[in-house]
Amino acid sequence: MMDYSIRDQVAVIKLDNPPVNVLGSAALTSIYDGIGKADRDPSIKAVVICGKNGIFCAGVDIKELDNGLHAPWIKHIGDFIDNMKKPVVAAIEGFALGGGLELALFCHYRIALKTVRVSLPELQLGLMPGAGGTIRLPRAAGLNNAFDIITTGNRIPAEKAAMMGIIDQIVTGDIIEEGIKFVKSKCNIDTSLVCLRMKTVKYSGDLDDISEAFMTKVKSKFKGAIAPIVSILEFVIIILDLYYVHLQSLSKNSPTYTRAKGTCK
Ligand SMILES: CC/C=C\CC(=O)SCCNC(=O)CCNC(=O)[C@H](O)C(C)(C)COP(=O)(O)OP(=O)(O)OC[C@H]1O[C@@H](n2cnc3c(N)ncnc32)[C@H](O)[C@@H]1OP(=O)(O)O
Repeated sequence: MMDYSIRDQVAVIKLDNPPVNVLGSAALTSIYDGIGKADRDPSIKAVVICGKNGIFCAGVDIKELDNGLHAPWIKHIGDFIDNMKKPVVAAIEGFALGGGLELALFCHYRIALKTVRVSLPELQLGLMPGAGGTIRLPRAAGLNNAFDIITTGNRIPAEKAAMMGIIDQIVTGDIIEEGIKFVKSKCNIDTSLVCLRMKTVKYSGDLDDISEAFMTKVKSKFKGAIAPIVSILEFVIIILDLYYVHLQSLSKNSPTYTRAKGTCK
């Protein structure tokens, strides 16, 4: 499910679940174990996560979702990387979709080939990007871009993703070599400063206006299937509302506050 190798004091964790490196229980366990191993090894200074078969990752294994994925759930990998002092880079080729993009967003950095496409197609599948996509994407790309990506499921080309802040660097050549080179240059950086979860969300305008505008757009797009989409979006909005950061400071009469409180009963 995963190749673990060491190159020049860098651990290279290569997903190997052909044909498209989906994240089932076994793959998630091997990534979790690989990251733990790299973290514990004092000779390792940094980590590259990449994929075999010309693709980073097509997301969570949809077939396993029906039966329930077993621990460690993908989110545990994010929690672990958030606390790592060694820098971790996602070296992306092909696609990073759904849980694959969320895995990349767990990393401190993301580099990609120009041909890469990234997306969060969960909403189109009746799921929500519950493996950190709602938390980390707005922190990387800003609120408006994140809403667009989450609600449309569009595949974003690497250069556009770089302009949004999702990708840190577009590279050419061998993605693993580039990953190693990139992450070695980050070994002296305090990883807490680049951990997406620690960042605040950038947005301009009024949060309630933004939320209402997106809700209106989604309601009109998903004609006839409003209820599930709205309930997912309500939850997304609560998270994007910077629930932990801003809820206390919102006016008690604001629609955002009322919606957030109502859903948290
Ligand atoms: C809390 C929730 C957190 C996360 C949720 C998710 O991650 S949901 C999954 C989101 N990902 C997707 O929707 C991606 C779906 N896949 C694709 O769009 C294409 O497969 C892809 C990656 C662009 C590759 O296309 P290509 O044409 O090269 O291959 P093909 O579509 O024929 O796929 C090859 C086989 O892989 C199977 N497969 C693809 N993605 C998944 C997946 N996410 N889970 C399970 N299986 C997947 C596909 O069914 C093919 O299988 P086969 O038996 O050969 O027909």
